[in-house]
Amino acid sequence: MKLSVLFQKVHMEWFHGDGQIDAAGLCYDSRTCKKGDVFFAIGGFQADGNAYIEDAVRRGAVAVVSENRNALERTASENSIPVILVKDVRRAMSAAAACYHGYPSNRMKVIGITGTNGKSSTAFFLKELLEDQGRRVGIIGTLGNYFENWEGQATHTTPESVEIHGILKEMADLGAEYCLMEVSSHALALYRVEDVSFHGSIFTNISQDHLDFHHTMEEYFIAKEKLFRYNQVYAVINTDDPYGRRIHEGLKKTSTRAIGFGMDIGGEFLLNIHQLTDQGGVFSLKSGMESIKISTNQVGAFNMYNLASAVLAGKMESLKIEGMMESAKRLQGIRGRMEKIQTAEGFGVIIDFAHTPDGLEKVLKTLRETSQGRIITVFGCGGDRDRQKRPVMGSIAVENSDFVIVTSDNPRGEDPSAIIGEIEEGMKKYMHKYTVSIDRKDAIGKALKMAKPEDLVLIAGKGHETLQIIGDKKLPFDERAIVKELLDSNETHKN
Ligand SMILES: CC(=O)N[C@H]1[C@@H](OP(=O)(O)OP(=O)(O)OC[C@H]2O[C@@H](n3ccc(=O)[nH]c3=O)[C@H](O)[C@@H]2O)O[C@H](CO)[C@@H](O)[C@@H]1O[C@H](C)C(=O)N[C@@H](C)C(=O)N[C@H](CCC(=O)O)C(=O)O
Ligand SMILES: Nc1ncnc2c1ncn2[C@@H]1O[C@H](COP(=O)(O)OP(=O)(O)OP(=O)(O)O)[C@@H](O)[C@H]1O
Ligand SMILES: N[C@H](CCC[C@H](N)C(=O)O)C(=O)O
Ligand SMILES: [Mg+2]
Repeated sequence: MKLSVLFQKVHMEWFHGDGQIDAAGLCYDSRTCKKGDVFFAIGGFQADGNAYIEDAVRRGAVAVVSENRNALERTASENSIPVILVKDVRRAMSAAAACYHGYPSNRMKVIGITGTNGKSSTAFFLKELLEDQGRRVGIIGTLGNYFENWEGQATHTTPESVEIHGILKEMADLGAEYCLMEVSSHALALYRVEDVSFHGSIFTNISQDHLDFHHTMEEYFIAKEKLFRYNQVYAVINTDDPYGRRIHEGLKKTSTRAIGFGMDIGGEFLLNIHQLTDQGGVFSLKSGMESIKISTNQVGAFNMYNLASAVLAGKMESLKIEGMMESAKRLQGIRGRMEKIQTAEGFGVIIDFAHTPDGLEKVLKTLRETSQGRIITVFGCGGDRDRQKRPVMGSIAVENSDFVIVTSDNPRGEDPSAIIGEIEEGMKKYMHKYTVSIDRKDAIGKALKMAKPEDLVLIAGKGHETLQIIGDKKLPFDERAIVKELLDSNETHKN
């Protein structure tokens, strides 16, 4: 595609070179640049992409886009290739990516799902509801990018714009009618989805997370709210959440149809949760004379919210209510979300991705309300992520469990024992109720050893993940395999 076409919708501050040159692709990391690519030099948080222009050109980049005039002047004089000066390189990259791939989001219905917790769960529930009624659905999210038998590699919950439009094109070419896209606050703040045209969106909730990136809850909210400012047909919103109410209110001034739901009146649908057990739950959604009653095999009040929003989005997509009622009873659920392993010894093991204070609290309360035995929790917090949530999660864990084993999650570049120290800050009043075991496998082993019939061992934080990131190493770590290995080795209940 010619540069003049690729950048037709981008406001260029300065363009130097031949606009007729063909771009064979787009790249923003010099290390992956190929012959014929346009290189976008991003001034990042860790490094400055402008320092890698030479590397990109050496690998075959035919044009460079940047916010840095000096870097571009140097490039133009040394390499005589086209250079493009823009105000915001991420925005320019997003616009070029959509153009390069032929605006694939216009070829299907993209439904964006945002919120601190419940995005993946809601996406998978909605996928099942749609697919059971014959719709062809792709997913972009934390667990990967999928469409039927096609699977794309995922590094982020919401990929960079260049990848997003590539994935959407792939899905559209294969016949996808829908893409359910988890939209993280990072993606919204960093313009990853700026040129996606959304058909609808879902808001799950906002609670404390990512304060390393957004600094304040208000900044975090403003990033999330951006999804609802895009032009779209409808937005399903949990109006029990105060941030959800603000989004709902804001939509009144737009043409987007707001579908609020919650136990508090204020939205369009009144949610009632009638039953919650360890096998599932029953809830209803009422609006005027209309009433939808759903029984599901999914566990926990929080999952009733996730499923309620999926059902309301399904309704907006004209799915048959009876069909959704049937689907809800036998949802496959998602890997690593309240995933239960019942042991021969009579206790249960729950693997769950709770990695925020709210997620952990909701899961622990659900387990408490639906079980009789003790709850033994194994958890840690990820490194190079929000530090403020660590003591909060520590106190939630210890207050809602009978015993806690604090361990490592993905320490990444941080010292694991320092992370644990910060978690313990919130546990001081309960020294008798917890211990520390830095090695996660050892911690799981200790918990399994302690468990008696009827007890539950909650292993929280890593859910579906199959790797543990320690330093710059990614080591195999599949919790279900580890639990099985420990139980099979009989190490846990020898005496
Ligand atoms: C905070 C954040 O989102 N950072 C993203 C950002 O990184 P950055 O700006 O710091 O990049 P940098 O390392 O400073 O480098 C600047 C530029 O130089 C380039 N470079 C660098 C080295 C080199 O040799 N050559 C080169 O060209 C880099 O590719 C980059 O474009 O831009 C990068 C390129 O697009 C992203 O990979 C990176 O994601 C990092 C790895 C990350 O961990 N992000 C997480 C926090 C994230 O986005 N999470 C959300 C989910 C959160 C949730 O809801 O739970 C997600 O959507 O996944
Ligand atoms: N509606 C909810 N409210 C609070 N906690 C929830 C909710 N839904 C799920 N959780 C908890 O959060 C965990 C993660 O759920 P899920 O993967 O659906 O969230 P997510 O928003 O996709 O997370 P991520 O930001 O990591 O992609 C679950 O394992 C559960 O512990
Ligand atoms: N999407 C979340 C996932 C956290 C998962 C947890 N296991 C961790 O590594 O902190 C994040 O990137 O913050
Ligand atoms: Mg997710």
